[in-house]
Amino acid sequence: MECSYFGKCGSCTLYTLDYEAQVEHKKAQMQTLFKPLHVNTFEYFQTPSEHYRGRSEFRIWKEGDTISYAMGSFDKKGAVCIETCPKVELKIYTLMPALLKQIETSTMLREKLFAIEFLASSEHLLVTLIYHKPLHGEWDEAAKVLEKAFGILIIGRSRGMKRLLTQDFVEDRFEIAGKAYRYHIIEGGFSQPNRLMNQKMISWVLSHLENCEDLLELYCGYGNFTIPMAQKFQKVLATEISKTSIKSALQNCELNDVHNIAFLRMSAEELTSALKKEREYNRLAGINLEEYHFSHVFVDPPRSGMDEASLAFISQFENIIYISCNPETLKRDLEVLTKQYAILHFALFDQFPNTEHLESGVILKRL
Ligand SMILES: C[S@@+](CC[C@H](N)C(=O)[O-])C[C@H]1O[C@@H](n2cnc3c(N)ncnc32)[C@H](O)[C@@H]1O
Repeated sequence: MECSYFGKCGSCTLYTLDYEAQVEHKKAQMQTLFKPLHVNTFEYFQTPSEHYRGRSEFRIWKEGDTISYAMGSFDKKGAVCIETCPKVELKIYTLMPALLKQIETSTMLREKLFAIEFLASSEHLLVTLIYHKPLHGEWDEAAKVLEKAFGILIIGRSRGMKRLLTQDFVEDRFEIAGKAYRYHIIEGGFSQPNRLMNQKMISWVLSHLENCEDLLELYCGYGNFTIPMAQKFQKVLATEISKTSIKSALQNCELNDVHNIAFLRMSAEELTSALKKEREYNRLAGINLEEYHFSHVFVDPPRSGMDEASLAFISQFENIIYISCNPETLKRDLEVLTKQYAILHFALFDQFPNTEHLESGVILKRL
């Protein structure tokens, strides 16, 4: 699909390469980066190169009575005004221009709106209207018009305060290896942006799980990997920093009738430090850790990768599965881990075609 904003908005830097050339380019980049760790071959998972993003945020640009989505830098000279973006899922792509037109007809929405977020799932499209000013009831009427016109879920957010017009979560449903999964993803928590690639990542992880006892997971989000993985383990202990994500994760266990996972809301750093102190080890948030025999650790940290103490802590277990959205911090962490672990499998998941970004999955076994 032609994108008339290419070269102006600053995104999609690989847009002029055809998809096969992009794949070769990304593989070559990874080969160079991981050569010092003696990794030369990667499994590569591809995805359609347009309409792949189910989660996106756009700033709003106002010019008199006209409003647009602003990309790039936001000063008056730099902003690139767009109507829609070929990266986003088709239902967001078609909604974007029509939504703007409708917003233009409401003085209240037009004047106070700062940004718009979209969150798509197999079942729903949730639109979050973000304002500069605290929200009271005054936007409800205008927002109801949008909800009715487009059949979308809609909420307002301003300075950490949410105002719900509908529900604040989307439900996502998919099947992996003939098994159906249902998730509630609450607005404000993390979710993988490319839903198709997310399913491929879960499926890849499941295909490498065998001889499993108990699982320790750090950075578990709303239970995206946790719930499918739980069927392969006796018990799972999963931790995550975000309160919103833990709330989703607990709902998702009920929805999927999964009962062998204990969730802890704490940072990886807090968990590691608590587990290192033997006295605290046995009474962490009421969970008796002596009952766990972790054969596997699963980590999916943010772009910054793992902190030193958590990395040292996970290095005592037999098997590590590391999912990463940042090759640079993955390399840094693997430099430490490969002193004691062999890399058995290394996969690349092309979550973001037309851009330089790449997701990785690495399976490690203790030497
Ligand atoms: C890349 S996401 C992965 C989430 C989940 N695995 C998924 O696929 O949806 C990273 C997660 O780590 C959480 N997080 C960020 N910093 C953290 C920390 N220091 N300790 C624990 N969790 C953290 C974020 O809230 C986010 O849910």
